[in-house]
Amino acid sequence: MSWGVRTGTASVERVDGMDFPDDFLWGAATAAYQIEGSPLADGAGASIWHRFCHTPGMVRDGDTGDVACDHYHRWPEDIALMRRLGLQSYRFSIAWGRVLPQGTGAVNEAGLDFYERLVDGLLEAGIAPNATLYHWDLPAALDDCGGWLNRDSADWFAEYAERVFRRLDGRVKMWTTLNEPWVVMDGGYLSGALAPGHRNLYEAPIVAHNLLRAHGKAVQAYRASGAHRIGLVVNLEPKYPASDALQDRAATRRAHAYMNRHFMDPVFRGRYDEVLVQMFGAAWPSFPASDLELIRTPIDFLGINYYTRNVVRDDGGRFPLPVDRPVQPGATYSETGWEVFPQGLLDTLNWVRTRYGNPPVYITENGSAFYDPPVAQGGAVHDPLRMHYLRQHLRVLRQAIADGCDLRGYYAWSLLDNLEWAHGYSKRFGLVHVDFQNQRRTLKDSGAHYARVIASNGQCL
Ligand SMILES: N=[N+]=NCCCCNC(=O)[C@@H]1[C@H]2[C@H](O)[C@@H](O)[C@H](O)[C@@H](CO)[C@@H]12
Repeated sequence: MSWGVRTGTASVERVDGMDFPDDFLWGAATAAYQIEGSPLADGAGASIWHRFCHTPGMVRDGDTGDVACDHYHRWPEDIALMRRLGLQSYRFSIAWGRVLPQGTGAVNEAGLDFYERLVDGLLEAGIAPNATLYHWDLPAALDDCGGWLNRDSADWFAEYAERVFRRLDGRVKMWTTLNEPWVVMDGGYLSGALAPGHRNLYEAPIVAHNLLRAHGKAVQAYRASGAHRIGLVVNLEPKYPASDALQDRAATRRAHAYMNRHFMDPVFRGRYDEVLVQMFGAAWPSFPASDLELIRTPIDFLGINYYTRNVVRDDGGRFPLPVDRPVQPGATYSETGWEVFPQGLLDTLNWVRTRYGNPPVYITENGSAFYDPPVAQGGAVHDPLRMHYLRQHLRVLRQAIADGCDLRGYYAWSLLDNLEWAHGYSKRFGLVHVDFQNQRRTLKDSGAHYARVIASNGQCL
């Protein structure tokens, strides 16, 4: 499906009378290294993000995940916040290094104990746990053995997954193998902006392929013992040509292949996009055909993380991504420089519906970083821009359901202000404000609004 040229913010027709299904799942999401703190506590092994943050110059202001939101200790307080929001589900990630400090071999039972306490606390609060096995924090010990560049990484991941399933499956009934393999590949191995900070055209597709193999092996491990559901979370970003000029449309097709079809095609269609293979050329790795059968092991749902769109202008064919993202007149941009474009979420959902056979979909992340004023007298945080972003994107979901998308739920990113990777603590995505000097949590206006949305099952957006 190719998208026509769109400028400005398209208005989305509200579908009157279209309700969310009664069983639509409303949640919020976080990730271990971004909120937990105590990365080495109780026998945990360091991750590549612990190493990256402690490497001078890698993260803004030298920020680290050493404390973060101190969720490792404050999780009961944070579950109380989730109850106050009325969350029906909570998406979190499990830190591999807490469970297997060296990445393979000896299990750190204290690490599993932490997640067991968290899961039991969620269940007690009537909140369905949704656990992500890998949200970017590879054990540093495995990175010393090549990390995702090593074909053995797929087996390492399956071993880790199996240990976690054994302890938590049944109480956790919704599993995700990987969070955003594209970002792991692009940020960690091409741009170098994210851990482990490589910049290598030949490494990137090898990493992407091993991540997909790891996903497939973990799904197969789950099928051997699991009784519930497992899926994959991808970030999808619709690409629109800056003009109808042939070179802009060609650049858009390359950008679409590189970010969107890169992981979706192998998982759902069992083969890579030819445009992608041509883009990498000599850097494209060889691998046995059986890998593609492993990668396409069927999953139960797809998680889509949606933030923004990308208007693409040809910039002379710099590989792989045309880096020219022309500013859109009249558009709103968040603190991360991402255009607010809710129409892109609708286009993405309909693209997945039509190209990949309408799989069950959850929006597993959607949110925005805008500057938040200090906590006002009386403890309010007024964040109108974030509230508007939330409203606009939730409205789109109604239309997507009306269009026939099998949309099952929505997780706001994020429950808490947290460590925004290389941005440090400078970008706030939370529905709940965190004062990192004293760990005080304050519900923002956007959080209070989201609670009303949940309570009305989306009637009042
Ligand atoms: N250019 N550009 N286009 C946008 C590409 C977005 C890629 N980053 C994400 O999706 C990350 C995802 C991550 O799971 C979470 O851990 C991050 O905190 C959020 C916020 O950054 C998002």
